[in-house]
Amino acid sequence: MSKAIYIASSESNSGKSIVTLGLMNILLGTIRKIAYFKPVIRDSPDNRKDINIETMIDHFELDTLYEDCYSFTYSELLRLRGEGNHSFVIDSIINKYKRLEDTHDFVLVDGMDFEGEGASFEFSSNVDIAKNLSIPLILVAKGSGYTPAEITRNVLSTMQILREREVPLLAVIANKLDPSKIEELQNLFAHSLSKRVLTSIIPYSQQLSSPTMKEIAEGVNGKVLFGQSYLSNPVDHFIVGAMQLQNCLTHLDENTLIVTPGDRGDIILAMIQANLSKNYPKVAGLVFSGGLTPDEPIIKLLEGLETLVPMVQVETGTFETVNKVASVKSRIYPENKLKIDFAIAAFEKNTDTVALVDKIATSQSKGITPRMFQYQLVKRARLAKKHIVLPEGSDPRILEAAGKLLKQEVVRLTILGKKDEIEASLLKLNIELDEKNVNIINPVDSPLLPAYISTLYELRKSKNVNMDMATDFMKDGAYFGTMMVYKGDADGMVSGAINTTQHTIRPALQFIKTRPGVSTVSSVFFMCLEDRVIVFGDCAVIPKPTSDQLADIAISSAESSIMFGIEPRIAMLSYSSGASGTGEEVEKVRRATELVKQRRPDLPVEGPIQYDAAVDPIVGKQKLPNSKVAGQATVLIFPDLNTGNNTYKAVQRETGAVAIGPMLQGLNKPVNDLSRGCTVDDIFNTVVITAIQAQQTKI
Ligand SMILES: CC(C)(COP(=O)(O)OP(=O)(O)OC[C@H]1O[C@@H](n2cnc3c(N)ncnc32)[C@H](O)[C@@H]1OP(=O)(O)O)[C@@H](O)C(=O)NCCC(=O)NCCS
Ligand SMILES: CC(=O)OP(=O)(O)O
Repeated sequence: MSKAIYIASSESNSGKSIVTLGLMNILLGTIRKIAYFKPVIRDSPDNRKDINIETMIDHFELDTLYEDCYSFTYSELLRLRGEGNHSFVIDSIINKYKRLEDTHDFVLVDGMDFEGEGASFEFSSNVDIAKNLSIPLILVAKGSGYTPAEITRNVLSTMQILREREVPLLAVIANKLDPSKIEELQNLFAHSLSKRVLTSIIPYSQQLSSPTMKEIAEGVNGKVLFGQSYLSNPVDHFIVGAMQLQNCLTHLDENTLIVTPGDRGDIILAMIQANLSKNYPKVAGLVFSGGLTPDEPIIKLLEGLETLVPMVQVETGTFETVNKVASVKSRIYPENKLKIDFAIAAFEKNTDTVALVDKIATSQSKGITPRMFQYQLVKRARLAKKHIVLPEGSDPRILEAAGKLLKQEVVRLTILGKKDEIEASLLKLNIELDEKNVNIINPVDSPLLPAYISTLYELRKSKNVNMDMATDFMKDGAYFGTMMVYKGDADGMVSGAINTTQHTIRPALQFIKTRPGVSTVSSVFFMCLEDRVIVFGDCAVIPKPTSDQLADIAISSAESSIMFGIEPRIAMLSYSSGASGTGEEVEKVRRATELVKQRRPDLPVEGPIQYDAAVDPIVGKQKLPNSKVAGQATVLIFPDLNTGNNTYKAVQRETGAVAIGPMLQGLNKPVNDLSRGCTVDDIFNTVVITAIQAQQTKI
């Protein structure tokens, strides 16, 4: 089951709160602990709390703190985006959301309201957030002001955007529809929308659309003089009380607000009487314009009355006040219990709640998004802080990454190199390393050196390594670091920012060796594409793999993908899809695919297959219509290192994808390489995955 649902509308004033309230109410009937999360809240000039959050916490007695229920105000969002801090925005939202997800059974996420930057910005922000949180969406479509055909067209174009961004849509709820058009819209939805998407239509309701006197008082910036306890009175209509009293009375409808200059004592008293009279409709309240208050005798009279309608005084003139009244939008807030109950009832009456809960219960989030992937990696690494050795202390990128890793308390570190040089670099780079969690060792004068030399000699003497050679080897950072891991003095090693792959991994191949049941060490990259994470193997180790080695690479890569939460569907890449091409290289891949099927019948695998057929559902269907992998491969196995290494670099450089790795797989203990072109973030990520691998290592 998906652990959350995202409720979004594609334009302003769609009445989304009816759906959030109604849905929370029905979900609480089946799920014990639910949190409410609104990633972006409205700005409030006087720092008042967001009424959506307050209403949800108050009405449903949720056990969440107000501060935990949102990430940013709308203006903060605009500022950060303007400064180019998009990733910070998304990371912060994921962080807050995840905290709620971890402590609750379910999270109801309420999308952004529309504040003025334009519907497309706000809707695309909603889609972006839903996508990055990896949760399905319910769309609330505005029904008022549109014909059924227009509503359907709007919904279809929104669905197209969601499809393109691969955000699953569970339901479309059209709200505030003119009741006479319901049947027509039902028919259009039935003909035009996929049967997989649930639809419901909530008719326009005056009760939900009318603002209360409290909202009017706030909207006109008024001071409440009388009738404080009747501020929840709904305002269905308003009139200007500038005419003669008898004319004013004839214009009264149920729940009318009268805007009148404060010195019109005749109108004020008449309206109070009308409110009490059986022969006139209920009056919602009065607004006194022009900064005028009723004369003293009238005030005295009012003060002596028990039942009064709310009376609000404003400084603005009648015309301006009326304009303000007209623009007040009805909202739901904690004290307005009647409206809350009415909203919940309207939702339940018009929605197939059983089908909706069932749909939510059976929906699965599709894949893992890059941001979520990286967030989860760091979180997992922190669970058991491992000790990682970084042999290339002379590289400033290594020191910067070390600073970041220690600051975020992800690992403990040993950095190899000359202590004084490293300290000078740290000073120059303005990096402070937390001394409790870092150790700087120079291999050449380390007290560990003699024991490490003897161990290397013992391990490699059968390979013609003598003591002199072992001494020379062990003064090299890659050998020393790898020996620390071998001896259990560190849990993993990351190197390769300066040294080549051969230099970095040869010591591990020589004496850390493969773990039981694995004969080939290979590697994967986690390719964080714009909207999903896929696995590329092998892009770093085996130049010309045999069929047997290719099968090993595929199986290890699938296991690595499982270890990191990606469901494996293996594509054995070639220049042929099925029998479309021939040649020795195609046959090698075909044999490798057969070996994977024999060795691991549980793993979905397809091969030979071309890259386009592996990842594009349409091409996949066309080229290999019966394949379970074609079009949705998550683990892509390259036929040789020329293809693998350059493909990962091409994707990384041309698309801006983050490539995490190469992560070596098949070793007894984790040792990982870096590309010499790596960034500080690449080093950070590789240390994080090394720490996670170390958590899985059985000693
Ligand atoms: C990985 C690589 C360095 C191994 O080189 P090599 O010359 O085979 O290494 P060696 O012959 O010194 O072998 C060292 C040991 O590792 C073992 N070994 C080598 N490759 C192995 C593998 N893929 N899996 C398991 N063991 C392996 C060897 O059997 C040997 O064991 P032994 O000495 O105990 O008998 C080499 O294959 C290579 O250069 N690959 C390409 C790296 C590269 O440039 N990548 C592109 C940039 S990322
Ligand atoms: C992984 C890799 O390709 O490393 P480099 O760029 O250092 O050769």
